[in-house]
Amino acid sequence: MNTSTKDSAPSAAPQSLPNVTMAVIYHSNYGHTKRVAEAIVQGARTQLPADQARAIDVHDIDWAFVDQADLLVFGSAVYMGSVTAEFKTFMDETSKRWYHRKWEGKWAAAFANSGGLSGDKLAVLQQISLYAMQHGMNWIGLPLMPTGHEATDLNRLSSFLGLMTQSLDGPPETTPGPGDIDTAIWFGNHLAKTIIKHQPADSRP
Ligand SMILES: Cc1cc2nc3c(=O)[nH]c(=O)nc-3n(C[C@H](O)[C@H](O)[C@H](O)COP(=O)(O)O)c2cc1C
Repeated sequence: MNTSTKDSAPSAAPQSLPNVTMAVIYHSNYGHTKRVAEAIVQGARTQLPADQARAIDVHDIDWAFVDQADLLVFGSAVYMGSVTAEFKTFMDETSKRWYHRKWEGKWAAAFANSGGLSGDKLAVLQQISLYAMQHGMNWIGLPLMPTGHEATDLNRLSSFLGLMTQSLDGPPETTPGPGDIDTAIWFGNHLAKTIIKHQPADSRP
């Protein structure tokens, strides 16, 4: 083993990194909800190493990563005032985990993207929060006062249960707009800071 100061100094840094992980599980048909999921991860990665905050498509779930994660963030496009059928299939696939209380005590949060300004996104956040409560999880909301209601404003849709974003008919690179994406980044940063703050003492670095 090389014990020189020069070589050992960098390896000391990871020791002080937070020992918590989060998965952002989403369903997106056309990429807009995926864009929001990635912005949440971007915000989380200002607090956590990249491999400790990941966006996960419902069609390609890494169950091992999800089961060990401290926080699960659930996000869906809104279809007819509900999560999409694909997201509901994911929810139903977790019924054995619900029965065995596998996720009890984990943190949970949610986001919803849709075309309408309201679009009944609240119904989706409520649906997901009830799902998280069924699992015995602990909810984290979006404690961010709106800066206004223009396209560049933070939390412009004034949602506190979770994150709401709105996409128009356009490429995911341009819609949801800058305020919604910045709010998603803020949310990811806030979520990561929350789970770091409440990290169990026995897993602290
Ligand atoms: C079948 C269907 C139902 C929809 N229902 C709603 C709705 O209830 N409210 C709304 O605002 N938008 C609704 N939309 C628009 C979608 O929410 C929007 O296209 C979606 O969020 C885009 O996200 P994605 O690119 O991640 O798929 C609906 C779209 C489809 C195809």
